[in-house]
Amino acid sequence: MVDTPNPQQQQQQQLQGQQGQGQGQQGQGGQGQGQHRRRASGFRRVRDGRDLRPYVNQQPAGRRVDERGVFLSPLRQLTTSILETYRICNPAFRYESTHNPRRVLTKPSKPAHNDGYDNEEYDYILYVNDLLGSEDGHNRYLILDILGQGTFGQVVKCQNMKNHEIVAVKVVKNKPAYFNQSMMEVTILELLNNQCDPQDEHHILRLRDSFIHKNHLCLVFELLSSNLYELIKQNQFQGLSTQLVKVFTAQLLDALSVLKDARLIHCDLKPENILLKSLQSPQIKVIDFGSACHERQTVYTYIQSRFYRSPEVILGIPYTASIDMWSLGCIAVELFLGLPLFPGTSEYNQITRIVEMLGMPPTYMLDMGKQTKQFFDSFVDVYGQKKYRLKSLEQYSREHGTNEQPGKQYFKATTLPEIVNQAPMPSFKSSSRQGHEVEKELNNRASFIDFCQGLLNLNPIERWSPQQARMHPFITGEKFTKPFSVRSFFSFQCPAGAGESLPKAD
Ligand SMILES: Nc1ncnc2c1ncn2[C@@H]1O[C@H](COP(=O)(O)OP(=O)(O)OP(=O)(O)O)[C@@H](O)[C@H]1O
Repeated sequence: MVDTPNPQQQQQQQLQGQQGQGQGQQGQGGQGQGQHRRRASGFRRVRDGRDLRPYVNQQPAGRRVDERGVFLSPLRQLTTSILETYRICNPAFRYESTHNPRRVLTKPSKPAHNDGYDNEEYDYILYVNDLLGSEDGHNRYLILDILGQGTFGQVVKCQNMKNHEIVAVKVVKNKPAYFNQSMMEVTILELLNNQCDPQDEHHILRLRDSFIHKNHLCLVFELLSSNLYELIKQNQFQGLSTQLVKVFTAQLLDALSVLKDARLIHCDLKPENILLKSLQSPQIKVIDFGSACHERQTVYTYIQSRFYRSPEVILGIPYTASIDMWSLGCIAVELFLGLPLFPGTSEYNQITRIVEMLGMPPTYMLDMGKQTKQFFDSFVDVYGQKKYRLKSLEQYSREHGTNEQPGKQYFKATTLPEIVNQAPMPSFKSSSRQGHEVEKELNNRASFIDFCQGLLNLNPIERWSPQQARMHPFITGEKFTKPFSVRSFFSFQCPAGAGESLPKAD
């Protein structure tokens, strides 16, 4: 019985036949039949004009020649020479970029406000190849692609028409609240860039320019690459090595030291707001200063993304720059595990997860907290002392008209040391030194646990400052021998009181 070739085989045989013919015409090529078959099934190299010269006057079926008499490659004709191809087909054809269909980047793209420039969400409707710039034409940026979307607006990849630099432009929503808050982002970034980190050494995003386009505030930033959440995701949520976690954390401590010296609080530190400078090295930058504030202007109480929200913010007590150190603790553990440490599904679930792992916050915090009563009950113990206990799921749901659920547990273990130590060990390269490598990794983990516990201290007064945390063996690379005890020391980062000149928030 003879097998009938399937359509794919038939196509391959046809290809081989054509290839054989082509090679036959070439004749002197000296390549055997085997080579023809191999080529037919794989990718072919695109030849340049010089390569084709020997075949002049041996016209392959259906091919045209250019003005030099060289047969044109169909690939070229349909890509880089597409305009020429159109002109061959239709001599009257004229190309004008203004006739290109405008590729829209904004969703939804239906005009609704601002003379049709904005959609219903007050976002500017962005099109590829349009220009962003101030009315005086001083700054002009060609829109290339969308990079991200956030609460404040859209971030687009653009080219500066003056110096050709590729940049990221945040086009802020056309709403007063977002406009004013983003003006604060400009002020804070200008202060950080110009006064605190003039040499761009401390992993803080650079603001290149700002202007208003059709009532939208536009912030021009240096272009960065993927964020750390995307990196964790690309790694299939398996977590990064202690070494890489250390490299990232050390840079974040550097950035937070600068902020602390300027008495500034980022207020939204999370993996999405930490971007790689490029995919070639583990250099990072902290972005999104849209929620940042000065320590003496902590007017907002609903701040920080939930997973990274500090206990003092949840409880509603005055906060300082140490809320960023809490977030950093959560981020460091997440980078190592690949999953968030406290993935709260609600504020109640968030504080429950924190208390279950780290215990109750100190009584003074609970006494002070404006929100304490929402989550905790107080009672007097047998010694006459006021004590607190977390409300049960049922009680909280009943009182708040919600349907609180226990929330998924991602780790079997319940304490931080157990969770870290139960994470899978990395595969070591050399089997002969395996024992040594395991011992080293266990020491790194012990050091990492001690480091994270210093950041995840429920008491913001005791929580390590960035300057203190930088002295930890996990960061300095010293061998970890005993729990780290904080030593205070001075460091110069930012001119004293630099942040004092910031305008007061409304
Ligand atoms: N400089 C940059 N280079 C490359 N991509 C960037 C840059 N800045 C921002 N992005 C992308 O745009 C997204 C949104 O930016 P950003 O966080 O500043 O906006 P936002 O509106 O303040 O967001 P959020 O909702 O977190 O407050 C980022 O997560 C990132 O993916």
